[in-house]
Amino acid sequence: MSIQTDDFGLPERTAARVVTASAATPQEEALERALRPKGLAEYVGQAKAREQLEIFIGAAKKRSEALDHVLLFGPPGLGKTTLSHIVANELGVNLRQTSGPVLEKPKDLAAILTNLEKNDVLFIDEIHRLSPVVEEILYPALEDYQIDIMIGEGPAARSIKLDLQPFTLVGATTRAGMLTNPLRDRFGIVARLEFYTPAELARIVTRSAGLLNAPIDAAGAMEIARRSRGTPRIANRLLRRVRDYADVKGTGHIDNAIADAALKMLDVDPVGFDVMDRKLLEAVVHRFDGGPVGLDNVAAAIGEEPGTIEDVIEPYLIQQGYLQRTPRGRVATLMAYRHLGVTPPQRQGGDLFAGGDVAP
Ligand SMILES: Nc1ncnc2c1ncn2[C@@H]1O[C@H](COP(=O)(O)OP(=O)(O)OP(=O)(O)O)[C@@H](O)[C@H]1O
Ligand SMILES: [Mg+2]
Repeated sequence: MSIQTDDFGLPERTAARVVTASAATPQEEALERALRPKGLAEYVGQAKAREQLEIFIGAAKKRSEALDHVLLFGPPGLGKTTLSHIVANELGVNLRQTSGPVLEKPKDLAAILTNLEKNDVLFIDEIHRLSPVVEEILYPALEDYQIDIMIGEGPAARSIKLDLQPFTLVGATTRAGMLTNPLRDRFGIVARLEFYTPAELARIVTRSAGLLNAPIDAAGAMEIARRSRGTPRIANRLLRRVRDYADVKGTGHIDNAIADAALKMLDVDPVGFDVMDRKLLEAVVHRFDGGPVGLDNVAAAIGEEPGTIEDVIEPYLIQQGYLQRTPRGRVATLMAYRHLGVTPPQRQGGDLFAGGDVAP
């Protein structure tokens, strides 16, 4: 947990951000596990990814073969880990779970690979963070279910080939752009997870509320959904906070008024932006005259890691049309000015809002 101070001198506890999409604590991870859907039928939204997987999983099962390797990518909290568990469940096989940074040495990965049973799923989270030497031994494993390992040392050292059971690698990453080409090419199924619509998130909130025994009506679920940045993890987190609020300030029943009051208290604004979102937009608008401004400059201005801005904060702002990513840097759109209640500057030679798809 880091405490950072921005240029305005305001302390900002980034890790405490209510709508940050990353899983914050081990307790939260345990809560998440309890709310995780177990089968494809329960997995809300992501129609494209779900349909692809349904077909390929069905085919693999019919032939008793390993499913093709699957790459899942998209911003944090959209359901990559959840989907990897579902894939193993639907296939009726074991899931081995690890992550890029944990696999330090080739032998770490070799130990896992040689222990896989026929058609098992190996889930590697943050696969863009695999070290090159580890990635190297993954290639033949993915292609031919074989690995090369070194036996002995010095002049007597020799490499031997080991056969593996057929298996499926499910790789997850928030940054598909950071995968090497040879690795990316080895995934037969590539699914990009998208932000969820409010209607989809409302279904997730209603289901979670049921599991948590929290009474909620449709309007209450929709209010939480609309303010969850398109992200199930945030929706579930806000639901828990709203439930606390309803228990203490109300009768426990979550309706629109209780949800709205609780979210206001949590500083989640009507479109779901929190302090960090607003800081980013304010910096682009006020300090850089709406942009274009380079990522590193905005990052320095708001005291945030460029990687966090790129992976966590800005994807939703871009998807919603508040920010544009241009070759010359980030540009605030008219929607951003309106949201902040700031009068937009006059168009200068059509340059500032040259994005085309920006609302007039
Ligand atoms: N499609 C979905 N339907 C219902 N609940 C979902 C769905 N996707 C995600 N969730 C819920 O959101 C939570 C977060 O999802 P998950 O951990 O799979 O995200 P992730 O993409 O792996 O995030 P990260 O990039 O941080 O690893 C899960 O605990 C689950 O309860
Ligand atoms: Mg995950």
